[in-house]
Amino acid sequence: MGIRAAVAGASGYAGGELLRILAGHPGFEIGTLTAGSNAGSALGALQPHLRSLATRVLTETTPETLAGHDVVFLALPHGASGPLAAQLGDDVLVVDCGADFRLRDAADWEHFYGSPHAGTWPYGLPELPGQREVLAGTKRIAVPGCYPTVSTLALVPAYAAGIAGNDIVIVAASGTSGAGKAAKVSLLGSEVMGAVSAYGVGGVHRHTPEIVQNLSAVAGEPVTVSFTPTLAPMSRGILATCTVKAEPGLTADGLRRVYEDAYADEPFVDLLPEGQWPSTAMTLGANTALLQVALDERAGRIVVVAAIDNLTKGTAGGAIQSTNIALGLAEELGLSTLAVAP
Ligand SMILES: NC(=O)C1=CN([C@@H]2O[C@H](COP(=O)(O)OP(=O)(O)OC[C@H]3O[C@@H](n4cnc5c(N)ncnc54)[C@H](OP(=O)(O)O)[C@@H]3O)[C@@H](O)[C@H]2O)C=CC1
Ligand SMILES: CC(=O)N[C@@H](CCC(=O)OP(=O)(O)O)C(=O)O
Repeated sequence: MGIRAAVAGASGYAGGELLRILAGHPGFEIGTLTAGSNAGSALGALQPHLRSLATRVLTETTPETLAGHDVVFLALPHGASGPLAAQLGDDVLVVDCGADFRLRDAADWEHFYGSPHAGTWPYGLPELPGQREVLAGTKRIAVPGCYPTVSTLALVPAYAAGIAGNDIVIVAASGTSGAGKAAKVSLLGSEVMGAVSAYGVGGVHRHTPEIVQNLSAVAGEPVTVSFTPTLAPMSRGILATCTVKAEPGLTADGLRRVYEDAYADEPFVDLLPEGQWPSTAMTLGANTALLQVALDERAGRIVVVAAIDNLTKGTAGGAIQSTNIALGLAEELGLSTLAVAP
């Protein structure tokens, strides 16, 4: 028998992607699936692409319905995981795709999320220095946000190698699935199609403190981040353009070597060959972050362009990668690096 996994929020985008991956993962047996207002519906009515699970019926999201599993994945709105996780046993691996347990600083949490801080769990980004050791055997995982995943992977090597100064600027375009399934006028097809629009401008997006937290830890001192998200007319994917002041004396060859060395052995981060630039289409449905680097010599800035699928490496794939590590399975088990194209 496999490792028994429940998915809370199975009717949503993150829950659907968790199930798509879990259904093809040799280690797992899929147990209870839950939802909110859609409890009682068949999964096939809400996630018609998940054919093999179409007749499964969604139950209510309670500690009782989620009991009796080895792993519980939470793909619920922010704020819902904290109270629920407190009622799940310490012997169960709880993997939260929401934000509740990502931040270490309670003041940052309260400022950006406007509610009391639930706590801090081991952060599910295995590529961070020392993080695989933190995740091995853990019973709690906070899955990173999608923008922090791509931005952190883009800039960690530069800080780890001491070639980056402060003054980080990140502008990232996301597909609309990043906003979840909730109906909002700004997400109507007629609003989104044919336009790219900025939102959360001016340092107010809640992923800013998470990116600062990750990069400051690697830099060994506080870094400043100006982060601007934009919405692009596509369903999935994030393309992040990340720039930062280069330390004096850095050369283009030296920059490339830093990134080649940093990611040579990472199964899910690829530095593309010179001259090839990442696009979201190149990694759709794959658990891979694609990177390219350049040195803008006139501006004295390092430029890193990075692409992920927000639902795969940016949520569900990343969650299962960290879960594999926590359970002592091979890190790559059940995770594909093959994208869907065109
Ligand atoms: N989309 C993305 O790219 C990413 C999402 N995440 C995180 O994953 C989580 C889920 O996001 P996403 O899938 O996009 O959101 P969706 O809106 O698509 O799905 C939300 C899910 O939560 C359920 N739900 C809503 N309210 C309640 C409630 N009060 N009690 C129980 N269940 C409830 C919904 O059920 P019902 O259908 O019945 O309403 C649905 O299954 C969020 O915390 C998000 O931040 C993280 C990284 C990226
Ligand atoms: C396009 C879009 O709206 N994206 C979402 C980010 C989704 C995500 O990864 O973040 P959380 O897990 O923190 O919700 C946003 O900007 O709020």
